[in-house]
Amino acid sequence: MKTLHTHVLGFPRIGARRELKTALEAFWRGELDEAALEAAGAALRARHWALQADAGLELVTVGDFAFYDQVASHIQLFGCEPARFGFDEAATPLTRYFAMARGERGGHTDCCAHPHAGQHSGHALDMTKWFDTNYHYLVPEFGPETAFTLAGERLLAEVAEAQALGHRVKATLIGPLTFLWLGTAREDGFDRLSLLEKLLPVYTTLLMRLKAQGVEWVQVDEPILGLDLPQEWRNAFEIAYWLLAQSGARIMLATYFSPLEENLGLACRLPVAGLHVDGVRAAHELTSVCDWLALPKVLSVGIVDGRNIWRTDLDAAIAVLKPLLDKRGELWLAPSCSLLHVPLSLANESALDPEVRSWLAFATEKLSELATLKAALRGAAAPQLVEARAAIASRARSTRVHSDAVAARVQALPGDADRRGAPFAARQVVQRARLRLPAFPTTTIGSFPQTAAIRAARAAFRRGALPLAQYQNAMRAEIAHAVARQEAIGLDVLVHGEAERNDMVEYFGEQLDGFVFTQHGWVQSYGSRCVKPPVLYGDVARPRAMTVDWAVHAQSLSARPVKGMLTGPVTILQWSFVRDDQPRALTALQIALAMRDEVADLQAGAIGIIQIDEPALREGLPLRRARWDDYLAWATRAFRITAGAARDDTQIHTHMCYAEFNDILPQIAALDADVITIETSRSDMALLDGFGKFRYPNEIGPGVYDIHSPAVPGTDAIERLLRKAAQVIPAANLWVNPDCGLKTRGWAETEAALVNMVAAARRMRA
Ligand SMILES: Nc1nc2c(c(=O)[nH]1)N[C@@H](CNc1ccc(C(=O)N[C@@H](CCC(=O)N[C@@H](CCC(=O)N[C@@H](CCC(=O)O)C(=O)O)C(=O)O)C(=O)O)cc1)CN2
Ligand code: MET
Ligand SMILES: [Zn+2]
Repeated sequence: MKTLHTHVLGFPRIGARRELKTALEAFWRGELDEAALEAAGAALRARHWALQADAGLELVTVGDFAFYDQVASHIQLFGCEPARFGFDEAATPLTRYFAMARGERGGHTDCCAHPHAGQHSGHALDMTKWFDTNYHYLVPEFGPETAFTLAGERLLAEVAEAQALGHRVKATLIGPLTFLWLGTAREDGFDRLSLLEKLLPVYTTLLMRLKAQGVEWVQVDEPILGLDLPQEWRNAFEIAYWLLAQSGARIMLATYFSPLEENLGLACRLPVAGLHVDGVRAAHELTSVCDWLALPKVLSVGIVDGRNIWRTDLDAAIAVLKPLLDKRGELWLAPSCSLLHVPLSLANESALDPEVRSWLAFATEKLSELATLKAALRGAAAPQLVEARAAIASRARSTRVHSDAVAARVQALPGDADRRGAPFAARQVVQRARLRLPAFPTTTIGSFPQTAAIRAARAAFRRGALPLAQYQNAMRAEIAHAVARQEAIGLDVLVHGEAERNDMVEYFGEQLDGFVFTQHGWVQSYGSRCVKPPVLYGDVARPRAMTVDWAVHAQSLSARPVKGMLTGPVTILQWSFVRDDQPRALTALQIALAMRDEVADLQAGAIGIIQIDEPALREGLPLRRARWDDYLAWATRAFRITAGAARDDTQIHTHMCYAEFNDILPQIAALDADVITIETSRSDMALLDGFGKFRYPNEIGPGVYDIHSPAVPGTDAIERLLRKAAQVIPAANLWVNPDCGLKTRGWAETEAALVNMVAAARRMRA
């Protein structure tokens, strides 16, 4: 008799109507007490476990819920809150949790997810990308003094909660090595791995407690097994898991996002009861894993894509799974990774194009796919299989996916489409003659505060309560307001402020052919902040200009140059759900061509400076270094094709707000943007050193203040950073700007900060 089980590695927690966001923000405003927030969390967990049980999952997953972030929850679970917070006895766990997440003053409401290090001892934990996703986790801080204790009872309480609801439980934990890997050393030279010895006993105690509480399996996530690991870290796995095995708990070791490659043998050898592998991104490894993973260890196959929203081709999945099942006699079926990265359900997507909708599966629909696969593999009748087959066939033969015009354009693309006319040095001369900017020109990154009034107007427009013309007038008034305030502040290069954009990526997705967008397809980005990634299903084309009217309106209001503002092809690709039926490189190229036309139209509209944001260029880097070159080649080419429509006297800016540029400086230089603005204030300009050493040839605007904090930077502090920057970058190439856009800030602090920024630039000129 063959054994088949279905499970999930994790489930979305924000709620169908973003109930968690609503509750959290009300709590932070002081309108909800702890008990009410806890009740909101419990209600969401109960609902999400019920969905799992209803889909026939024998074990529900407990431990994937978090009020802000699962890594932060582990910091509390293991009692390693950084001492710098100086928490006193009276602080409740929840108060301490949100202090770590948002800073003691609670200002972490950023757009680009970075902290305000060095400002005060209670500043929030650093936030950074979770592997190659758009989810951000809070970075644990480790030092020689770090101690671990089993401090949090929350996980054990949630287990009891699920059991009381009648569920059998699989608990989930981040593994000890991944937890240490994700952290940062408080001081240079400290080796996080040296903490393993202190950490393991706490894991063992926890595993024993979970077992005693009747938890049948514990899923322990070690996604770092898909990275290029230093040898010491690889070695540590054997010792660590040998020790954890002494707990007697049944461990399902979970890997995802990346092939195991040289760690495949190691992962299969570890003394655990089961191994989960990513059957989507590491499909080619399934046969080896099946051979290497000795029975009676359980193999869990992540056969349903947890990172994308397409229906699974169930026939293809069955063809993969059947031989594995025949060989092993037992198989667990799961999504490839936690479903945190996809929206909750299609159920409320009434406005979605019905044909495209039939091609999709969000988290809840993925649960049904698992059930159908299980039934089909057991040889039971699976009527859903028929419907699924029809949807897959409809997508495969749809004429809407392919456009001859787009294909022809890609085909006919000249080899030099990714080249500007003249080299940078020559462009710089004509741009300076045209723009006549002072030294240390001041500018901002694009967005100004997205006020409650702006969002309310857009919500009313969407509801049908505000006619299009009135909505557009309201946005034009917001733009006029932003332009007037920038002139008053004395900025040199203005922006229109992006009032009309719900999100920098969704906004373009809504206007391009080849995309559909959801009404409720929210995915958590960090804390209570969510994005609604557009769905890119077909060939991309631009039916009409998207930003020109707004930009021209803004430019008509000022004699100073107004920057046109676009999102680059790599970021649109990276922050959308994209088609899986052609290489990402080709999809990026199609987006690049559409955005290229927008560059041309802005230029024709007399916009002299155009910024093409690429904050996700770094995030898109493959997790394995061996794949970097290929990615960087097509990604940077896509950017250059977009920018390539610009004349020599049109100044192209780009913006990136995530750190660790040093690995890819040659490729950043190869973008050949005339000006790049980057986030540097948090690192006290240290990030700029790489650009200096590399002799970065073009102009640079290193961010001079952190936009994630409402704190207003002083003129002296800004001037100090500028002087520091001028030591590594030729002063003639320096711009003055904040770290990132200002959409999550309020006007009062924005205005005060920019006034000081302009003052600092004037001092530099003098
Ligand atoms: N896609 C993307 N990824 C990114 C970033 C980014 O800017 N975009 N920045 C980095 C950090 N990530 C971030 C992700 C989200 C937000 C953010 O602020 N999200 C907003 C939603 C933005 C949005 O889509 N707004 C819509 C919908 C707003 C909304 O919720 N409206 C209410 C009604 C509001 C009202 O009546 O006042 C509703 O529909 O219920 C709009 O403005 O139109 C939020 O969660 O609150 C910020 C940073 C990295 N990744
Ligand atoms: N132009 C965008 C803005 O200012 C760039 C944001 S990068 C995440 O908001
Ligand atoms: Zn940014």
